Amino acid sequence: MTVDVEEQHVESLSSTDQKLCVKDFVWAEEQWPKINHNDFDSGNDIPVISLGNISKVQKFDKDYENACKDMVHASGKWGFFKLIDHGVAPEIVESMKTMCHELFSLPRDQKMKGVRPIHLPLGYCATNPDYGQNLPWAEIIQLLQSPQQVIAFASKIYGDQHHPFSDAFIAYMQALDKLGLVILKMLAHGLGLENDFFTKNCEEKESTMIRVNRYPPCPLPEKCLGLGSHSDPHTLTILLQDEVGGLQVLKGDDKWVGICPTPNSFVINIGDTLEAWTNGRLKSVIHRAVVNKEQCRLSAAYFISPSTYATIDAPPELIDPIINPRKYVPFTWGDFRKELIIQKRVLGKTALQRYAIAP
Ligand SMILES: O=C(O)CCC(=O)C(=O)O
Ligand SMILES: [Fe+2]
Repeated sequence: MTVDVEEQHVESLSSTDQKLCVKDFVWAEEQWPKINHNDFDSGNDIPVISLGNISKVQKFDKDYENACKDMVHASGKWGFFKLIDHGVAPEIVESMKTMCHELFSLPRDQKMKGVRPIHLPLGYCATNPDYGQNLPWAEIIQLLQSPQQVIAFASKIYGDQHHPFSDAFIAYMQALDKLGLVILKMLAHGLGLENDFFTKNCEEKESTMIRVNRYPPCPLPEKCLGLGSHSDPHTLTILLQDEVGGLQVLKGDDKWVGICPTPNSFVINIGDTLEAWTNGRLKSVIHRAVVNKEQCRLSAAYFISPSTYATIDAPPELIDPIINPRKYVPFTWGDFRKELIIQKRVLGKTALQRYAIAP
């Protein structure tokens, strides 16, 4: 007798007190993905930007100017671009990936030692309904950019054998932090602002964080989602995706485009806060992760946050009272973050709406 696929037990995403079946992961029909994880339209992929010719000692030469302009253009049109020749050592990326796979492959009881508390989205978790009521087909590790926190988390799981995980994770976060500052400076420069316009407001790391997603193979990918459609609330996301596709970006109002994995690249996307900060010049675009029947997929999103007291206030250079009036009232990142924690993240892109000024 064949069991209906929706009735199948989902061992990998259940916990001891929560036995889940495939049907528990089925989303509302309007969310069902119409394109597969490996549907890529080559004429429609996001722009690729290389940092290969950008000097380590900051030099404002032609290559630098061009790369800054390209970043601003891609971020205004797509909200997304791929970054290659980014300078993060491949060994750092590989060890982080290996350590995450190793952790996700541990027996459930051992992973649950690092489980996230109910009211704080930090730690390990399977089936985290961050977005609305629906369960994502994913296991997640979410941690702050804080070596102490990484060590505390890894120690809960591995005891005094935590070093391979925590060393790899901390090295990765530090490398991405540096890269994030480079990108934020380039965006500021490309927008005609002081280079440190954003970075001087991102010095504290207290809410910069990483979210590692592992999406197991799914028997019903046409009705489930690894991560529902959302925009990222922070300034900038540096996303690592492995060679299995699944990231899809909304183009216009209703066209989903699959982002083809490119070896040794990062996908960069603009978050809500940077959209407000640039008065809408850079776009925070809705995206999602779809799953597939055969392959496990790993992605890691590094979210760069402003300091708690930084005021997100669009600069006069990006406002024109007649043709481009101010779109958002100024707010502090701390207030926005508080709202996000209370209300959780929302499906689609509505988090920023609370600060929008009616046209
Ligand atoms: O898995 C992906 O490619 C997307 C992940 C993502 O958008 C997120 O974690 O915010
Ligand atoms: Fe995201």
